[in-house]
Amino acid sequence: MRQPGIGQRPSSPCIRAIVTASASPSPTGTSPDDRPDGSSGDTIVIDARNLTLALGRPPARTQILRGIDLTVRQGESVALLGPSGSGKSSLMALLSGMERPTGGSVSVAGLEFDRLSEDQLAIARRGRIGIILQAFHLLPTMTALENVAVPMELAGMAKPFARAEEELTAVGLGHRLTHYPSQLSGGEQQRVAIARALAPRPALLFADEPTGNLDGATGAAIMDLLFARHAAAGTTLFVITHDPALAARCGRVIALADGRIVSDNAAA
Ligand SMILES: Nc1ncnc2c1ncn2[C@@H]1O[C@H](COP(=O)(O)OP(=O)(O)OP(=O)(O)O)[C@@H](O)[C@H]1O
Repeated sequence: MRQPGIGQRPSSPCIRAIVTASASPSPTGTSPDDRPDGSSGDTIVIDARNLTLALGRPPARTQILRGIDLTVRQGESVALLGPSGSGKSSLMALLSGMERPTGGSVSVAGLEFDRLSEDQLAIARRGRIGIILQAFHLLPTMTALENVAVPMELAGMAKPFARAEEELTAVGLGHRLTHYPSQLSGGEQQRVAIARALAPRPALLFADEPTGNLDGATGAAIMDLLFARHAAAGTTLFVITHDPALAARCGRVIALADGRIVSDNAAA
């Protein structure tokens, strides 16, 4: 996994993660909660055209993504597979708006990223796009409850603390609400980050190996939660994983190699 923003432009993952966890109406103008059956319809939520990414300065400049064309419809669950270094995290960073492509265009959740400034993009992403990274980016001076609630409060969302408590309870941390990150295990911190991403009920959720640091049972419970949200609220899931069992739960599997899509079962 590579941290989004590295080598490309100044980045504050902590702030980005917080901003991402904030809330606003979904791109379709309806709350995800309003979708009765989570059905996908024909709305395209990810539309990437000829995306390229090169990082670093010559002579160490590396071509990481080499022309990615991808459309994902609302309500799909997509697993992104590929060998280490194939560009999975980089692609997710572009699709989630955490990093800018070198070439091509990307439109996600109705937002044409290249038409927006970074600040506009950060605001516009609120509530539309949730991101779960392997690194948690929790604020150390805030409790678990505050880490989940404060972004929603800043976004003017109703009842942020009640909602945060509900989400933390759903990930099995109802008894750790007042703990600070330093008082939580790695797996518990990851679950706080997952609760923070889920709490605003985003229409689209990106997750980079979301269960990588969790034990088998906890990881399975978290995946059940993500897929339950996918089924109930029509949340589009885009998951990077090395886990074949997790990939098998997704309706669509895309494989990346050397910066290119080499297979996509939706294209068959
Ligand atoms: N700042 C940078 N400058 C140059 N190359 C970089 C930079 N960051 C990442 N890379 C390279 O980009 C390639 C793709 O990295 P990325 O993290 O997207 O791969 P990945 O498929 O997610 O890998 P993994 O499964 O190991 O997490 C790697 O070869 C990596 O070395």
